[in-house]
Amino acid sequence: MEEDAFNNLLLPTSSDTDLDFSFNSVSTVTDRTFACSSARSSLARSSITLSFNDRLSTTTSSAPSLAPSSSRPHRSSDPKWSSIRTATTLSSDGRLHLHHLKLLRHLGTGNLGRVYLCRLRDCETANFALKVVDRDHLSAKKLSHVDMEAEILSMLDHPFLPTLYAHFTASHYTCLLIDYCSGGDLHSLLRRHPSNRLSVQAVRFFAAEVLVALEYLHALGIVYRDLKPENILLRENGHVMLSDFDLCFKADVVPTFRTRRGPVQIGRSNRRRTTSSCFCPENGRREPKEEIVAEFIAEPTAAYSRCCVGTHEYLAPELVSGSGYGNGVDWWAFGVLIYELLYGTTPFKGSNKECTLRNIASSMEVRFPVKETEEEGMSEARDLIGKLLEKDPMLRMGCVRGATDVKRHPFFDGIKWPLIRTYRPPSEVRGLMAAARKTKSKSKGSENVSHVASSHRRRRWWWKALAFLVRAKGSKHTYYYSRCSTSCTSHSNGNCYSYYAHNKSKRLI
Ligand SMILES: Nc1ncnc2c1ncn2[C@@H]1O[C@H](COP(=O)(O)OP(=O)(O)OP(=O)(O)O)[C@@H](O)[C@H]1O
Repeated sequence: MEEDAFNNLLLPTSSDTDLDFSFNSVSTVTDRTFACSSARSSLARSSITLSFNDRLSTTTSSAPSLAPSSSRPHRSSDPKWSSIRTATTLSSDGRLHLHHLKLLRHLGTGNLGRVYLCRLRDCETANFALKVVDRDHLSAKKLSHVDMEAEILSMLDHPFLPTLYAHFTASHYTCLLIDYCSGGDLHSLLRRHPSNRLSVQAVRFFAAEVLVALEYLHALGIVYRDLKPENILLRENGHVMLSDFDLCFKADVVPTFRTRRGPVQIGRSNRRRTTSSCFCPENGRREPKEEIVAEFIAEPTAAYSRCCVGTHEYLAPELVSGSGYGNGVDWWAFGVLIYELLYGTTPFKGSNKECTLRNIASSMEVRFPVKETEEEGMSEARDLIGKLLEKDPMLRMGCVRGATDVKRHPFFDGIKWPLIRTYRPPSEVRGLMAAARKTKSKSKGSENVSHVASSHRRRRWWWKALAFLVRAKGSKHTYYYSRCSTSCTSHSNGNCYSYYAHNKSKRLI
């Protein structure tokens, strides 16, 4: 039945189905076209996966076909949920299927599958992103990443993380229905800026949101492992949404409440609890200088893995050395992210990937470009980056007490954390997003002109693709291997192999 639904979706019965067939075969004849149409900049850096110890990265998922909104209290009032509920109520088996969706546009291709912009057929107002993975053409390792991503997505309920609206299988395709982000990714936004860097204010805005998202993931025991601008998508309102959870790993976390003495925070005077030793007797009034603050700490400090995954420029030294690592890799990557957003490049970037890894693993301290005039807030930013890019994870900010410590850093002074999702993105960010939208709609306009001419060609291409697929089904084995060899050279795995060879021969960079 799913197969029927899938085939119906692929048949070119209406104008919008011109795109639907692209669903097939991740890297067959269609690959080049889709690589071009990817929303991601061609300069985007790919992630590597190199397993030293797979134990922690092969959990399989048993996510339901429809993620229940009842278990997501923060998003349950989202109108998208009610349209999904309507579709499933009308469905004969109460589940969401592929035929409920109308695929509108290809958004991008990743290591595991393709992502499409789509809508529910019965409700054309809400946009979703559908990640489609062809299970038949993935290795067992990659399949475990797909399952990990589905499992992580099914756990999330946070404004800066995707909501999984449905998870279903259609034939040999696994489909994940999540929030659509129309603003592209932070890497592309950065590249659109003339100097490839953002203002301190914009960096503070993005860093604060990413920090809150990381805090939430860590509280669930999830170590993200692939933080980079490419994986920070922007929603229509300019707020962030982290994506790509296939490289995550899960660990135990024991939440604790700790108290700490600290200087009184500005703006919190009417809520403070004071210690008797810290009163100032001036003017007969007792002014507290210190307060006792209760803090919630939920950081997976016992997390441990030896699997080398991530993106070269963002790898932490303990990860590069292959000696085992934990939650600290995310705090390191957070430091690299802030550096890149402020300076337009990453701090340990070398002339090639191996040099980069060598710089990371060496004792070389982070260096900052010298500038004659500086924006306000740069010295605080540098201090924060220095503390996050501490090579020893035991001394690195965030590793022991998690986001609680990082949030208190002066770089984030003035941020009212509980109100963070109500903040408006800085005008600079809104400007860049508007410019991108303009460029997109212009190119769509020119696409429309050529649409009529190309539709005949596309239809012919569809039949060719279908014929290819039928042939491929007949000789699946050959197809699988030839596909592997192309994807290994043209995709990210080039990184993986060069690093692997190097690491194997020298053990350590
Ligand atoms: N929710 C979304 N909204 C809008 N675009 C998205 C969304 N999710 C993914 N994309 C686009 O689709 C592309 C592919 O995403 P996907 O998550 O499959 O792979 P990836 O980010 O390249 O990561 P990897 O290859 O490491 O799995 C991305 O580059 C992004 O441009």
